[in-house]
Amino acid sequence: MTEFFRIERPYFDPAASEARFFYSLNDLSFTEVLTFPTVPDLAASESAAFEKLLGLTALVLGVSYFKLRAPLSIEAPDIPLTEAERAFVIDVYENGLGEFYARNELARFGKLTLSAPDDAQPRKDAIDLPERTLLPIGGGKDSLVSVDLLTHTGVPFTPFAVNPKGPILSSVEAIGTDPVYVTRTLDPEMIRLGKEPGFYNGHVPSTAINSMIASLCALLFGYDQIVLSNERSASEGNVVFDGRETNHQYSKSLGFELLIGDTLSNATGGALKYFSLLRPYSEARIASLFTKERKFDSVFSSCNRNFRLTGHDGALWCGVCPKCHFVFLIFAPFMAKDRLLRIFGKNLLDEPKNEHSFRELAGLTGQKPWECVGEILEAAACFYTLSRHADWHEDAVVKAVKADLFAQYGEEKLQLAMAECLTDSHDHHIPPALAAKVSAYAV
Ligand SMILES: CC(=O)N[C@H]1[C@@H](OP(=O)(O)OP(=O)(O)OC[C@H]2O[C@@H](n3ccc(=O)[nH]c3=O)[C@H](O)[C@@H]2O)O[C@H](CO)[C@@H](O)[C@@H]1O[C@H](C)C(=O)N[C@@H](C)C(=O)N[C@@H](CCC(=O)O)C(=O)O
Ligand SMILES: Nc1ncnc2c1ncn2[C@@H]1O[C@H](COP(=O)(O)OP(=O)(O)OP(=O)(O)O)[C@@H](O)[C@H]1O
Repeated sequence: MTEFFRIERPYFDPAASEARFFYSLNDLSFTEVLTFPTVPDLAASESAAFEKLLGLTALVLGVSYFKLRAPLSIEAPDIPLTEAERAFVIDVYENGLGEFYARNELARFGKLTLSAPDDAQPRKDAIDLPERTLLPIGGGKDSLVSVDLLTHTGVPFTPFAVNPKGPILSSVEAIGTDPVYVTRTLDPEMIRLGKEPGFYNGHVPSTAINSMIASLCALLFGYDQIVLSNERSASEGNVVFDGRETNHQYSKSLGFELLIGDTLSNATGGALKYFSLLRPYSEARIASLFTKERKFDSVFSSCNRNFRLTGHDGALWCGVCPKCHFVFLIFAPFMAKDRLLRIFGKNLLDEPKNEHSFRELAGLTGQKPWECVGEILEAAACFYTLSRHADWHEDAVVKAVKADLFAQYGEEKLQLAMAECLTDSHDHHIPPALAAKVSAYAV
């Protein structure tokens, strides 16, 4: 039997504020449900643009079910697509799942087929969206730096999150503005099968998924821009597999931002904007910007262990994962030591058992971890700064890596790398007026 994955036409019930997405994988069927806040204007879901975004959302959310077998054939018989939308969907199923293919050793690049009717009537008329900003909040440093930048440049915004928990809830409470929260219920049978023999499991492009859900909210609740908090370091990949660079954070990359930004804009006749406010910045620069505002210190966390579907165990920072180590490392050059130790509850750079993990982050061994961590050279540059810093140079891990760090990179390269980290890039798609205000504040 030739295996296939079919994405059915999704269904939105405005009275229940609920969207349902239906999938078939060979003889298996799955349903995913999104529950939105009460929709103020039921007509908002009747536009052709909403129908278009709902169809595209069905395609993007499908990756979770597709990955159980990753067949070569994807069918969407009732979801018409333009050529550009087809390219967008293939990008999500190829590059968005790049880590999944690399770790399962599945050769799928360039081999997937997407069968869907042609959309002969691409949208030309802009729909009417008020000038309002939806700001996805991940509970970590990045989106909270965006909060600070928007606040100080006088741009009001509404926090947005999918399945908020732990640090997202506490951060939004500290922001003090009413949020838009969406509940996403994955089909439990998919999660069960993902642990069974005969099925694959692995990473999915969560930012693409959350962004499509945000786009539905933009139309339902009236927002003309979705502002992401994706840093420039997110564009660096992890390993080359099957002839392509694969990237754990692919749907946070600049390339994907452009693709999804165009897709959302075209679907709404140019009404809906999508860009990342933090694209000019390295992770180190974002860490330095975070130090400006203290009110999130005790409520935020960048540790992804908080965001498992089953909830979290209450500890904001696990202290053992690569993401905790990376965030500690990039904060250290910029934040007073006692403040950083209060946030993490301990000194991760003074625990010898963490040395191997820190070496991976700085490119001194192994490969870049499959995690949301910054560039290798950025981590190395932070270590260089710490090796010359009165507060940090005696700490166990800093002392242990210093000789290898200097031998591998050389002092000049490390100095240049730090200067580069602190230089803002012009390769971004922030509207010019906002970009000017933000760069005036973020000195
Ligand atoms: C929280 C987390 O990091 N989870 C990753 C982890 O999954 P785990 O099994 O430990 O727990 P759950 O997240 O609860 O997942 C249970 C199963 O459900 C599958 N699943 C989950 C969400 C979904 O949308 N679709 C699904 O099919 C999942 O595969 C499990 O079988 O390991 C998984 C395998 O590597 C990862 O896929 C989980 O990652 C989540 C989807 C997730 O939301 N991760 C973000 C925190 C994340 O990694 N963000 C990236 C950006 C990625 C991007 O391209 O946008 C980042 O911050 O770098
Ligand atoms: N559950 C969620 N709902 C909506 N948006 C989210 C969610 N989780 C993350 N995001 C958004 O996705 C993007 C990438 O998330 P990421 O985890 O990098 O950001 P963060 O949590 O703000 O910072 P950090 O990298 O320190 O964890 C950000 O714009 C973030 O706001």
